[in-house]
Amino acid sequence: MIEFRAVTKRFDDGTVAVNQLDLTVEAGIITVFVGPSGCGKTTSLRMINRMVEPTSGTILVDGQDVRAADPPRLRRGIGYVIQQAGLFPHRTVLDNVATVPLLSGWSRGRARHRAAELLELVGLPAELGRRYPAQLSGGQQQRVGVARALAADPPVLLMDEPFSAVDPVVREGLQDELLRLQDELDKTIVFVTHDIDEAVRIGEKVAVFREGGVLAQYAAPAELLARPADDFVAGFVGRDRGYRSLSFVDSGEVALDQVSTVAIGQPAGAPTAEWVLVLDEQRHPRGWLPPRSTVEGAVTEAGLTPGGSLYQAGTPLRGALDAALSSPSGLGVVVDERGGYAGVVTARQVLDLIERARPTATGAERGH
Ligand SMILES: Nc1ncnc2c1ncn2[C@@H]1O[C@H](COP(=O)(O)OP(=O)(O)OP(=O)(O)O)[C@@H](O)[C@H]1O
Repeated sequence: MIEFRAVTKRFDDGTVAVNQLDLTVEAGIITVFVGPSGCGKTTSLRMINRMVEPTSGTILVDGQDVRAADPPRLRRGIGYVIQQAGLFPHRTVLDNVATVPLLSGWSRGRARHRAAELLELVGLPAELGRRYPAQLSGGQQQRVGVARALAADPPVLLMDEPFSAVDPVVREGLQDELLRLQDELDKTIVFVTHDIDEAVRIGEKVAVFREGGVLAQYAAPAELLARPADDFVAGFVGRDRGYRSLSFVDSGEVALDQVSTVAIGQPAGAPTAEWVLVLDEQRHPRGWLPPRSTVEGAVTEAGLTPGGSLYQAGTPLRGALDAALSSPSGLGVVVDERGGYAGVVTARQVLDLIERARPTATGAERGH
């Protein structure tokens, strides 16, 4: 647990970067600091490992005032990952990762063995260990940065915009990877970003900062999207927040409807007034036959109307709504864990579910 108690940072030129910050970062989860540029996120993060000293106030890590700790020793117990990884260019990838264990007095052999394990943990092939950082892609460099920060197995990990220098697809992969790692490791992670989508995707708790280093709201992502504390937070979380908040609404039991289906290679039968869903041998959806389609002989993949996104039962409702909206028939196709056809759902059904899930007094009056 990391506690900020009335922490203020005023730089020598008078800039107040952080203003009376009171915040408790819970142990074992990812907490994100988010906000527009210059609102004091990085300064707050760097005060945790004493790269910046507060002007006033106290920071406690697991109940210990960080001022009582020797800074190099403190930093060895707190992993730190920065934008563009900050790797040492003249050391191999393996030696980059082994740096902190070596500094902590491990033998070279043991430190390298640990480094190799960590490369595997972050999903990098062992042979990359012999390369130099410049010989890796941006995404790979970030993974090395994460591996290096984890090397001494610190309970706390500080990550300052670690994924902002890579393209959106790689970034999403790295976010997934971090969530997977965190599932295994249960570290206390403080993650700084200016990207609200990244914040609500990876944070279990999100602290929104505003200009002048003031904490505007501190809440779980679903709460932030559903109930922004003020206009600043509402503006910052953005216009699609209602839709995006569906990412956090579990579908529970969606009542599925069924449609007519036909398997590839089978005759389509007589034309009907309904959309017909075409499945392959494993019952994976392949596309649609529009109403009144006439197919000579067996159905093939060639003439099908492409389907929309697929919704896996039990995952958040955003996917169900998207499946319905993107489907040419207006029927969102629901699949099971193996991707096999399970049923269909309409946007109307999804919206009804959302309404029912809404925890309001009105809901109670309606007898839900
Ligand atoms: N060494 C310094 N001296 C003077 N002012 C500083 C110093 N470091 C940061 N600041 C100022 O403190 C404020 C907060 O900076 P900080 O880097 O913490 O913001 P941030 O929210 O992390 O921004 P960004 O998203 O742009 O990195 C800014 O106005 C910045 O210019």
